Amino acid sequence: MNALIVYASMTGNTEEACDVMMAALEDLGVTCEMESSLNIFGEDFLDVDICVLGTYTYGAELPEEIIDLYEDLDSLDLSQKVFVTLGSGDHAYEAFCQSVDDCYQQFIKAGAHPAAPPIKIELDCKQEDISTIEVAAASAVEWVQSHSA
Ligand SMILES: Cc1cc2nc3c(=O)[nH]c(=O)nc-3n(C[C@H](O)[C@H](O)[C@H](O)COP(=O)(O)O)c2cc1C
Repeated sequence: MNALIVYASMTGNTEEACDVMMAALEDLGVTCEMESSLNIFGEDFLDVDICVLGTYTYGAELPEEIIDLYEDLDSLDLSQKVFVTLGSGDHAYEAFCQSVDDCYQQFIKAGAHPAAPPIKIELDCKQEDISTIEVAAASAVEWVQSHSA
């Protein structure tokens, strides 16, 4: 079983959350690759069982680093895939972690199955965020196990 973990992170909080996700998946025996969104095309998700996309939020628009990837998903059929979206934000802003929600909806449109609701983290990862990520990782693995031939 394998996973691709893609992240866009300006100050490191989302990247840290993705590191936590990678560790959780690896503990469950999943082979993981983690990459900046700038090095990935949407098609790369076709090669894996579990798709993870982490993004920060700066305002209502998606971060520029994930727009191409986001648009790639428009033309993909990810109906055999399970996914998680996660990211860091700040409740001081109006649209808390909106980009995490936007990416979640984009995976849904591509037909992918959510392992968990969008994971929204207030700034840096706390213990409860780590637990949420671990639960999502376990749920993704269970989905793949129950859908493999
Ligand atoms: C200019 C600016 C705009 C921001 N806008 C939002 C926002 O609309 N919603 C939100 O939840 N957080 C917002 N934030 C907070 C960041 O998402 C937060 O600092 C987050 O931890 C950054 O993640 P990163 O460390 O992965 O880059 C904003 C931060 C800055 C500096």
